[in-house]
Parts: sequence; structure tokens; C-alpha cells
Amino acid sequence: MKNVAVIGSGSWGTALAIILTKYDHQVKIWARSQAAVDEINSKHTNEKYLPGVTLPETLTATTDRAAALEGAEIVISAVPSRAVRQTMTDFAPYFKPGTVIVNVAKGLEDGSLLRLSQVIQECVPQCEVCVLSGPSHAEEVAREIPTTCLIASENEEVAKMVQKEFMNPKFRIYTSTDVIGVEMGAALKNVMALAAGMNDGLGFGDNSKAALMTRGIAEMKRLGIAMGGKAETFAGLSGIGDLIVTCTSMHSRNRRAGILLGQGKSLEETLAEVKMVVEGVNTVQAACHLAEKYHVDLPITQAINDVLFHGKDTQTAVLELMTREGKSE
Ligand SMILES: NC(=O)C1=CN([C@@H]2O[C@H](COP(=O)(O)OP(=O)(O)OC[C@H]3O[C@@H](n4cnc5c(N)ncnc54)[C@H](OP(=O)(O)O)[C@@H]3O)[C@@H](O)[C@H]2O)C=CC1
Ligand SMILES: O=C(CO)COP(=O)(O)O
Repeated sequence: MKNVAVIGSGSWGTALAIILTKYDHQVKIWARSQAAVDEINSKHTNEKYLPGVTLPETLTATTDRAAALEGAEIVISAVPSRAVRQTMTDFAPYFKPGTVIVNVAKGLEDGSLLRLSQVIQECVPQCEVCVLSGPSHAEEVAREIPTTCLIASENEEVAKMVQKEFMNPKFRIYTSTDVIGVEMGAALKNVMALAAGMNDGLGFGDNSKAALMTRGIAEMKRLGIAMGGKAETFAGLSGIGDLIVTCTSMHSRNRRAGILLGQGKSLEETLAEVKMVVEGVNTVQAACHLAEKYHVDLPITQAINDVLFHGKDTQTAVLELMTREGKSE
């Protein structure tokens, strides 16, 4: 049993807090809003992010950073990618040296193009940073539907410690030392899920979805390998596994956003309707910049970038993808 702090009271932070509390850890959530803290502490719910789910009564929340981290041996960072640097900078003075931080956000930092574990390590160099990824919608983990994830750390001992602590009969954890591959799979699958949603919103079918996912994983792998990740990681839980769940599940925020975009809604309308964070939208520009930097071709990612930020209509983007020069697989 460990003392675990979860920074962020959104759907994923709350779901992880629930499953860890149910399997005997002492868990405290840090939320930025007092209303969220009051609801968790007194009503044992988080209706905005996990409607219909009852939280364990021993799971508590606070807005106080020092109180949240007091005694914490493992800290989960569960804020969206755009909030990671500021949040970790604000928390930095409260971390004890050697604390293990598990980043669960899936994305890249705009501008710096850094992976999120790199951002966290810059903010809190005194801590051990690792990454949790895999096909894991919060809505299902919170309801104890069997789920598998991956803990990635260059330090295998750290990965094994987190595996041992987080694993339970409903939440199976594998380890990996390929942090680059795991983080790039996690970030890039969100862009593909936007495309899969557009496929559905446009009224396309199963052939086009299968094509998108197959060529999508090829793109993810191409960039991931160029950055130093391993090919086999993209055949695993944080590659094809997460791609499948995000491209096909109605729980996926990215897929839902893609459906609305495919139906002709603007990006602004789409984000307002989905309400929760849509990381693919935040990741696509960074992915295009990385493609330039590493000289790799990412046609689907580029097409999504053109649709989201350069006014290209979805039908034209699909036609252009389909009529590119013929290639060998
Ligand atoms: N949901 C899921 O199933 C999964 C999500 N993830 C990843 O986890 C990360 C978090 O996603 P998720 O929980 O779904 O997001 P949600 O949209 O459900 O919640 C976001 C949380 O972050 C807080 N937050 C937002 N902006 C800031 C900020 N600037 N500073 C501090 N806190 C902030 C929100 O607080 P407030 O409520 O006050 O706005 C809220 O608690 C994402 O990177 C996502 O890709 C990974 C696997 C599964
Ligand atoms: O990463 C996820 C599932 O593994 C969550 O994906 P969405 O953010 O699209 O809901």
C-alpha cells in the first residue's frame, strides 16, 4: 500500500484515483477548484467528468498543493498536456527528492516539441518521471472494466515498482523501457482518432476506417522510430492497442470531436460540445513540426492539420490522400 497523490480531477485522474483507492492505496486528489474538492469530499461524486460514478468515501481531495503531496510516494500527473509545465512548476517546491511521478497525459508540448515526461523532468529534476499509457478510457476504468496499461521508464526498477503497486485484478500493467515509443504512440493516436471520427461524421465506412488505422499506425511508427522509439512498441498497448480503442470507442473525446468536425461543425463549436480535453487538436501542429524536423512523411497528420487550422474541407483532404502518388506498402 502506498500514499498516492493525483494532480488533476478530470476524468482520467479521478478514474485512476478510484481504482487505486479500491485496491487499498491511500489516495488524495489535487483539484484547482474548491467546488470540485467539495463535491468529491462531501458527495463522493465528480458529475462533470464521471457522471453516474460513486467515488470511495476514503478518497479525498484538496486544493492545497503542500497537503496534496504530503507523504506521497507516487504522484500521478493527470492534467492536460497544455497545463503540464505550469502545473509542475507550481508544484515543484513541494516534491521530495526521489518522488516517482507518473505522467498520464497524452500529448506533446507546443513550441518546444518536447514529450511530456521531458517537460516534467525539466520542471522537477529531483524526481523520477515515468509514463502510464495504453487503451484505457476513464469511463471504463472507473467502473472496473478489465483494462491493460503500460508503465514506461528508462529505469526498469521504477517501472517495476509502479507496476507492482498499480496492478490489480481489474487493471493489468506491463512495463517498458521505451519511453520515446510509448509517449509518441500515446500522443499521435489522438490525431488518428480525430481522423477516425471524421470518417464516421462524413458517413464513410469500415473500409475507410481500417485503411486509416492501418496507415495511421504506419505514420505513428515512422515518426516514433525517427525520434529513437522502437518499432515493436507501436505493435503494443501504447501503439495499436490505444489506436484501436480511441478510433472505435464512443468514450473517446478525440473520436467524438472528429465526428462533429466531419459533420461540418467548426473547431470552436466542436470543442464547446465535447467539453473535455481533445488532445489530438493540441498535438497535431507539434506532430507536423516534428515530421519536418525528422524528415518523415505524415500525410494523414498533415491532412488533419490542414482541416483544423488551414480551412481545408474534409472531402478535399480525403480526395488528396486517396490520389497521392502510388506507393509500395
Ligand atoms: N479521459 C481518459 O479516458 C484518458 C485521458 N488521458 C489523458 O489524460 C489527460 C487528462 O485528460 P482527462 O482527465 O480526460 O481531461 P478532462 O478534460 O476530463 O479533465 C481535465 C482536468 O485538468 C484540469 N485542468 C485543465 N486545465 C488546467 C490548467 N491549466 N491547470 C490545472 N488544471 C487544469 C481540469 O480542471 P477543471 O475541471 O478545474 O477545469 C480537469 O480537472 C489528457 O492528456 C488525456 O489525453 C489518458 C488516458 C485516458
Ligand atoms: O487515451 C485514451 C484512451 O486510451 C482517451 O482517449 P480520448 O482522450 O480520445 O478520450
